[in-house]
Amino acid sequence: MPQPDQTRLILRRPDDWHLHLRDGAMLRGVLPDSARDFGRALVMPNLTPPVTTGPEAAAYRDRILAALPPGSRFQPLMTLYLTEATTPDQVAQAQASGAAHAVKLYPAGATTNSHAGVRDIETVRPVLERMAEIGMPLCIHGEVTDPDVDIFDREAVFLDRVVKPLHRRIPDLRIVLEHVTTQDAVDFVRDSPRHVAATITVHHLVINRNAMLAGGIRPHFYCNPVAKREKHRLALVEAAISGDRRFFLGTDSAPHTDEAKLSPCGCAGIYTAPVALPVLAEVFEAAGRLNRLEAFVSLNGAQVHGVPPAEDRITLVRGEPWSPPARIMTEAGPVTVFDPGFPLHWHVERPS
Ligand SMILES: NC(=O)N[C@@H](CC(=O)O)C(=O)O
Ligand SMILES: [Zn+2]
Ligand SMILES: [Zn+2]
Repeated sequence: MPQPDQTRLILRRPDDWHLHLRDGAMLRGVLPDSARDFGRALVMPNLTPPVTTGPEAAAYRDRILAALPPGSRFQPLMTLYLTEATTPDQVAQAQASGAAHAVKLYPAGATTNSHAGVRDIETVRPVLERMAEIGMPLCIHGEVTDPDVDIFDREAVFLDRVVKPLHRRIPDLRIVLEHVTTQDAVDFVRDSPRHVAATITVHHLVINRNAMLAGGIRPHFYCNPVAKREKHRLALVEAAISGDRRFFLGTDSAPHTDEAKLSPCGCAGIYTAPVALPVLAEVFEAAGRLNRLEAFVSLNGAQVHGVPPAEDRITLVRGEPWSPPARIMTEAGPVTVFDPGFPLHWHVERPS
């Protein structure tokens, strides 16, 4: 157990296993916030148009590397956006050439830029079978798009309708349920004998749906999947601090300009990159589990994704409360930073 007065925490450099970096002006604006603290990130492919092939993923990786601050050793790991036209050879070649690490399944219409995603999982079955053979992970945005299903039930229904049958049919497929938000998803991962894991975001460990809807509508807390009831948030915290190796950090840091967020039909996504690690330190400290933070942010994800943990380390320091910026300015416009609603005592020590 950590000492109650612990003020320094040395961790292997964390990885972010679910990150939106966008492209162009937005990429240039947000990339430094992730590259500062994280060693690697699994970069989401939901650009317009989406990143669907190995050559496109390699070109996107080159644009990210070109936008990095000088001297940064941040390593983007790329994903392919699965469409109903994706072929087994395409994903196998993308893996063999090192262009893509994983494939991302978006049910068509489930979230930002997902219209090119999958309508019927049967159509992509040959691709998924090949991925099982070659050990390529499938990262899943797990929500049904059926308009008859209540938005707060869409993750749990997706598990029953899609993920459980898929896991039964292709048990060797390595599945990562992205940004889980429910007790149901936590239970499913815990009860799965193998090859099923889940990322958890920073914001879903902190907010429940009241943050978004009680006392006024707060678009900066709106994301997909939407935050659920408090009992679900508690289940996520329990999973994150449990030390169970199947749960790990994917921030889903998802920048949109304030203009795009603050609209009659605002975009889903919360920008957490600049505060991710300090907020997590607060969450783990409040639970008396600072000793499990490294597993959640630096070890479990690397193991699930089959890469070695980072060699270098970062230091988190506990000190006087500090206030993160309310927003960052990018060439694409201002982007509001996630406000956890409590003071931050922890910060990442920077080389002086
Ligand atoms: N999480 C979100 O609310 N938004 C993400 C898409 C996603 O991860 O579903 C985005 O790209 O903006
Ligand atoms: Zn998603
Ligand atoms: Zn995402």
